[in-house]
Amino acid sequence: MTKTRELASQAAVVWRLCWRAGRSLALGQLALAVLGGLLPTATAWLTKFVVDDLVAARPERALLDAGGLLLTGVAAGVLPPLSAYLQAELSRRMDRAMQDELYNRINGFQGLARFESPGFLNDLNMAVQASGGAMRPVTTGLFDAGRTIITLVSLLATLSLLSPVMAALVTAAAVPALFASLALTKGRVGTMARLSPSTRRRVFYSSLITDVRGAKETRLFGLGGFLTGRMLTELDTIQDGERGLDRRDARTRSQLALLSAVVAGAGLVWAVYSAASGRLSVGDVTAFVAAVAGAQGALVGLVGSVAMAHQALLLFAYHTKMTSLPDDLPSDGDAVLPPLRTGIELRDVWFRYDESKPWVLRGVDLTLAHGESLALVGLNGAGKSTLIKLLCRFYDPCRGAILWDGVDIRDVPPEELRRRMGVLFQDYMSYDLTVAENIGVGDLEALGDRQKIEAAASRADIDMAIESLPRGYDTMLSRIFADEDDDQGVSLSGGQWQRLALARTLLRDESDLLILDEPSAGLDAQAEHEIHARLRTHRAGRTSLLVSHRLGAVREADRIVVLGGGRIIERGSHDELIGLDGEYARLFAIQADGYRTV
Ligand SMILES: Nc1ncnc2c1ncn2[C@@H]1O[C@H](COP(=O)(O)OP(=O)(O)OP(=O)(O)O)[C@@H](O)[C@H]1O
Repeated sequence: MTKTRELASQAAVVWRLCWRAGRSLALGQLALAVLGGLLPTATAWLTKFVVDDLVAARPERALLDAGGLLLTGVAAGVLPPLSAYLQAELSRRMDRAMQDELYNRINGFQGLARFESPGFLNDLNMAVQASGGAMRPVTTGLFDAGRTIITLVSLLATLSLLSPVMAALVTAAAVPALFASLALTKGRVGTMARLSPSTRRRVFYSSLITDVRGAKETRLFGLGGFLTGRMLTELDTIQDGERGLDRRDARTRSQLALLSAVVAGAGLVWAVYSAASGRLSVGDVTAFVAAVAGAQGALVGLVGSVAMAHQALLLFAYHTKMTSLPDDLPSDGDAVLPPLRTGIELRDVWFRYDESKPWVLRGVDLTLAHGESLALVGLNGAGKSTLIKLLCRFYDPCRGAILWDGVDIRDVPPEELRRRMGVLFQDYMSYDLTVAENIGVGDLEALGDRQKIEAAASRADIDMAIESLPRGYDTMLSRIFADEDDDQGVSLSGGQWQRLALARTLLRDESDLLILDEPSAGLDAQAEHEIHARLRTHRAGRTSLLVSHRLGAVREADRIVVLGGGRIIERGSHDELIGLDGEYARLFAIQADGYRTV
């Protein structure tokens, strides 16, 4: 009962969405459904009248009835395509409304943890499949069901005039069909959910094979066959599940068809017997046969509609689940974060990605004073990028706090906090967009401000390279989406992409905190030197955090912090740390030696 109530409330939500998406289309569909629903009964009665008038030698009336039959025939031909068009249009609008709702909610998830959870991703995959088209059985399907009910009621009324027993039998035979169909659809959605991980993996392998980003390694290591094999294994798993469902489906449906045939056959024998004994006219027999066939067909259609609506609602439950998820990183503090005045403090910060995983940060205490340039160094996996992600509030510390001028950043809406930062990630994005857009997405308000974009490009020392591109800032940086006619799309070198990402970060020139995670990893020695000189100028007087394995680049920082084993193991200026002769001095000596021996 609770399940039924849940489904009913889901249906109400779908309907509200549908009504908002296109109320005139919905009303049009309703009108067509009523008209279409009356047609089979009108046809059955007119056929009976024609036959009876002919038998009773009333040719004029028979002709008139035949004219009526002609009209119902025309309507029967015209209504379905018109209705199909309205259905398709309504589905498109529903689809847009649902995608709008779903993707808005996803964009509202401010953290990263959900996107790293397989359970969440499986549910999301199901929610994406609950498209507007998939909801058709609930929206326009309801009209179809309404039309079928009108047909059914009128045919059953006709039938019960001729044989009440037969009307009851035909109706009763539909009950097992209804339950069997509901069980089948529940199984279908359950199987879809069970196969969701395989579906996602299949898409993943397929994209590795077809996407240009995977093409180099796939060819170099000869991975084509291997990846195709894995993709086909996932496909086999999916198809095994589908095959099982289809077999169950076929078995159940043939048993139900057999039941219908037995009922119809028995009815025919009774009608012929009754006509032979004079209790039914020839026209009655014709109407009876049409009514039995029509009622059975309508019942099958109705059961099918109910089952499909059931399936759509079970799928819609995933859409609802996603769109009604609470915020992942709630904050109930002030909506406005004032500009940084004193500094940022990490107070006894502990963090691990999951309770089952080891601690990455173990009680980090660190203050980044306003206007200070701080460098963070440490071996691979020391937790440097993790610390940056915590500063951006992609995750919250498991223990301890991060304070912005004394305000816990958990009390600040994440978007507010991020508005005050310029961050270059180690794994920055390369967008298949124009040069200007690649920089402009760093601050959407400046997307159309060419002057600001050019200034950012100049700060990242990529301006000259951009000017030599075929269309300058309007050059499409994509070989896959470039306009086929002009073929002006280009791709950049690794270092150029990195500078472009840096320009994107520096576009927010008024940001309070600049975070650069390996900003020069892909640059040549000369470019690295120049970029760091520019960044030093840009960072002067600003609060900045620089992560780099190139210790020559961090030596100018006001303070250097060495992270090891999840803790801060050394801190001080370059000279102080060299004097300390600890981990930093050891790493610096290794790098310096490397340069000397070359
Ligand atoms: N999303 C994640 N989920 C689970 N573990 C993670 C995740 N990201 C990083 N880790 C783990 O956290 C630890 C610290 O990673 P992090 O990327 O912060 O190191 P890092 O100091 O930036 O290293 P590198 O110098 O190689 O960039 C590593 O052991 C890594 O495996």
